[in-house]
Parts: sequence; structure tokens; C-alpha cells
Amino acid sequence: MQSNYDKYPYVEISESSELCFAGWQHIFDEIMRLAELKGQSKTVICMDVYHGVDAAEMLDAIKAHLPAATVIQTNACLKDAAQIQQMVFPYVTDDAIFGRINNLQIHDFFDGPKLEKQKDQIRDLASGTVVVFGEGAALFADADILIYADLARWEIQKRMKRGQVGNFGVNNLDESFAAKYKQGYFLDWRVFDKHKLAFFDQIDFFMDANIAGQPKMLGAEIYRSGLDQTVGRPFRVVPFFDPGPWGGQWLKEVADLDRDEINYAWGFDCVPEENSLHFRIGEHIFELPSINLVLTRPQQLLGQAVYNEFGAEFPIRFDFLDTMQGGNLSLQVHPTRAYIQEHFGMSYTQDESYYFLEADQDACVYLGTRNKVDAAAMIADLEKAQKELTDFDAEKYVNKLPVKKHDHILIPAGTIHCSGKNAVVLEISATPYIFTFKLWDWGRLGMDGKPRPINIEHGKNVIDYSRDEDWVKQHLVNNITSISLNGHLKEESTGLHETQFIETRRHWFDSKVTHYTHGTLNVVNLVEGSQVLVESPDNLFEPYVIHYAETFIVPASVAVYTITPAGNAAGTKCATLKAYVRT
Ligand SMILES: O=P(O)(O)OC[C@H]1O[C@](O)(CO)[C@@H](O)[C@@H]1O
Repeated sequence: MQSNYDKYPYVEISESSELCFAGWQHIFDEIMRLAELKGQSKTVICMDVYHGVDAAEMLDAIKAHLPAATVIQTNACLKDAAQIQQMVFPYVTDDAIFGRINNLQIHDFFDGPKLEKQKDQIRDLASGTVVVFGEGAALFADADILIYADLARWEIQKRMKRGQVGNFGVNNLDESFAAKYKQGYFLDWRVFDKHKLAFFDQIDFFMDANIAGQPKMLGAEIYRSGLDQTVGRPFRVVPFFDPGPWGGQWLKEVADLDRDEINYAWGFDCVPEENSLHFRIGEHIFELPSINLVLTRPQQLLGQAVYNEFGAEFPIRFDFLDTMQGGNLSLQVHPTRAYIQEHFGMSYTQDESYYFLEADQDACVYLGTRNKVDAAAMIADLEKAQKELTDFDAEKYVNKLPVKKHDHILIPAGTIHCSGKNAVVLEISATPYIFTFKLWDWGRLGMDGKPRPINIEHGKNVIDYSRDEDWVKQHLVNNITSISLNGHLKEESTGLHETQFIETRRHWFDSKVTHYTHGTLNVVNLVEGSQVLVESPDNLFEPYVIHYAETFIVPASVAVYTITPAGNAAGTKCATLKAYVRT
């Protein structure tokens, strides 16, 4: 298959490339230029970092480029690791996967008296250059120059897998990836995002610390202008891909991924809390976590109504599940809203849907229970299969339905489900994605050679047995309503179910289609056709090329945009799937 999916999308920022400082020498020259401009006898430089930044590299650079500076490391003022373990335990818990959302702040990790003493000592220094370096540095002084070194969520995960990064304040480099991810998800990343946001407007320079030995730095004005330019036009975040026990071979071809990897299960094409954004400034690519856009420009991005409902959180997720020549996903169910709130402190739940981008002859979805199922017998059989490592007869209890390309299957929380093998799903779902109660994993092992954790205990509390064969066929399988039809355009509503907050619209078209955001965020994927052009009828943004299977975000602040078949798809029938929050 000829691939034209762009796996490194960027936003072109209209600034001179000289304003992106690449390499430690240029970075420190610029910092010292600003320090000299200030002309003070004492300069306090705070170099604050996201947890996971390579501290050794930064410290060496500080010492090499500012040999006369007094360097203070923030980690000397942390509480001890055992105290931090105890503090975080109620939120991290001893569950293998799930923790609890909480309100811990970065200062909770520091020893109060030590921090105050250190602040006094910095204040009392009479002259010279003082560098406060490390996590939480902005707490330590009113910085003359505040620098923030940031790290993409995916890069942190890769460093965790390699054993280079553990969790904040605890010595757990050798802990399993799953345990470190859980602590990152429920704790560290929320703590660090809150801290970054609190000081965001005071930051003078932002650093991209993603590639070892290749730091880059942008002045705050350019960085903020980049965010403003991004939120005024359609854009893509940088996708990332991960293998899994049921993963397939389709993403490798379509997204041109490493052919030597065993498989790719997931392609996260629009999960802005975890993806990156790439700014292109002249010849430089500057990487930043896309959550920074969500946190700092929520009204322009989401629109006022969505912001009122969700706050600064991006509520829609698009990702791929590739099972071509792979296996079935685990048979699973997601918590209801009440359950996720009570047990995990999340405000909304993992409502999902599967849009089938590709499906082989034998592709299927497991969805809902069989009519008049014996619920107690099903749970007993699931528990037996888990305890005694016997087989679970899924088809005795769960509907198995054939699926074909362009089917849209709705999966409100509480519905037992999973995609079968030999299909490619575009998941169009609410953002939470780790709250999966696995009921049966088909007797196979995870990528680490161990059985994956099963959650029948949680699952049995949320399975909705009224979602049986008859009900799911009527309500959850291709529940399509025609919205409008003319010679060149057909618009259909394909979901989601009325209990879910996302509306999805499919457009079939062979010429220009006009879309209105109505002041609310749109997320769009090209599900048919090799290429389209997204344009502003008023020339408010540059024309934007989108290829097959690429997801793009249209901020609420973009009132109107058009989509036209382009390149070798010009004049041919294309289709987009657009999602937005029902308001
Ligand atoms: O549990 P499995 O088999 O890995 O299932 C796939 C997972 O991917 C998700 O769809 C999230 O993208 C979850 O709902 C699900 O847990």
C-alpha cells in the first residue's frame, strides 16, 4: 500500500529561525545576553524542569557555561522518599492499573522548613549569578530569568521503559513500566502540569529537552505567538504508536513505521494530553507537549460551552486499534460515569465507539450480552477461566457481530465489548483511556510474557445486561440518520449513543464542503480518499493538506472551513468523520 500518512506533522510558525536557539552554547549566550541587559549585580536564574528531563545533562551544561555561578539543586529540599511514598499511596494505591485523581501540588513534595531556609539563603546572597535548577525551581525565588525545560509525555514513557526515569520524589527506576505509568498518570503529570500553568506567564524561555544533546530554546514571546497561531487554524498533533499483544500489521504500512517491530496495536493520533506539537521555525522543529495549548488556550481551542463543561481538558480522543493479522482485543467493559467518579475520582468516563477503517472478511465485534443471558453463570465462568486458566466460551454469553469497512459501532460505558482480529478501528471516544476492566484476555500473555491484569471484580459491577443482542443491534450498530443530501454531498449522523456526549457526522463528498464549528471544537479524520485540502473561505489560515487516516483538530475559534478532494483524489468520492461535543 502506498503510504502518504504524515507521521511528523508540524505547525509552521512565522518567525525567524534565528529566534530558536539550538545547542547549549547558543542557549547560554542568549540567557547571558538577557542577564547583561538587566545589568544587575545579582541575577537569579531559575531553570525549572518537567519531571523526566535529563538532569545530568542540564547540570553539566550549567557548570560548563556558567562556571562562576552558585548552583542550587531543588531536589535537596524534597521530602525523603519514604515520606513521599506514604503521602502518595492513597492515590497510587496497590492496584496494578488504577489509582485515584487527587489534588496534590508540587509544594507537597518539598520539606517546608528546608524550602523556606533555602529561599532565605538565595535571598541573602549579595551578588553574582545564582542558578536554581530542577523540578519546582520557580518556587524557590522570584526569578530574574525563568526558564522552563519541558518534555513530551511519550518521551517520558519511553524513558520510563528504558529504566532512565522513575516517579517524582521516589527511588523507583527499576519499578515496572505499568507501575510508573500509573503514578505518572494519576499523580506526577497532573502535579507538573498544574505547576507549569501556575508560572506559565512568568516564563522567559521555554526549552525543548526531548532529544539528548540537542536542546532547543524559544523566547516566551515566540512560544506564545506559536500557541496563538496554532489555535487560530486547523492543526495535527504528533501521533505515537505502540505494539501490543493483539497488534496488527496495517499501521506499519499506512503510517510507514518500523517494519522490524513485531506489530503495532495502537496509533494515538489525537490524545492531546499525551501527544506533542511540533512548531516549525525556519529549519528548526521545536517539540512541546500539546497539553500546553489545552491548558493555556482552552476557550479558543474548545469553545466556551465545552470549556464550561470540561474545563481545560480536551474531551475527545481519536486513536487507531490495528488487529490486521493480529488478535482480538481483551473482552472488556468500561465504568459508568457514577462508578468512575466514585472509585477513581474522574469526572467523566470512557465512553467509546469503533469506526471501522478496514475490515477483512472475518472481521467482527463482540458487543453486548446474548439475549436472556445468565449473568451469574457468565461471571462464574469468567472467574473460573481466570483462576483455573481454563477457556472462556465468549460466544455463549456475548454477541459476535460481523463488521465491514465504514461500520460505526457505539460503545456506551457499561457495554461488554471488544474488536475482533483482522480489522482497523478508528476509536472516536471520550478522552479517558486507561479505565478498561478486562474480563477475559483469551488465555494469552502480555508483551512482557506475563498475563495482563484482569478486572472481573470491577467489571461485574458495571456490566449492563439490558444491552443484549436485540438492543445493541437496534441502538449501537450503524445507528445512522441522514442529515442532508445533494448531488455532491451526503451528510449523516453516525452517533454516538444518546447517553454519550460526542456527536459524529460523516460527510461523503466529491467537491468542496463547508463546515461551521459553531464555536465548538471539531476533530476530523479523512476516512475515505487519499488527500483533501482544508481551507479558510476568508483566507484566515494557510491551506492545509490532509491525507488518508490523518486526524486534524479545528479549534473553536475557527468559525468556518472548507474541505475539498485534492491531489490525485480531486473529483473523487471522499469521506470525513467529524466529532464534536454536543452542547
Ligand atoms: O485491553 P486491551 O485488549 O489492550 O484493549 C485495548 C485498549 O485500548 C483502548 O481502546 C484505549 O485506546 C482501551 O479501551 C482498551 O483497553
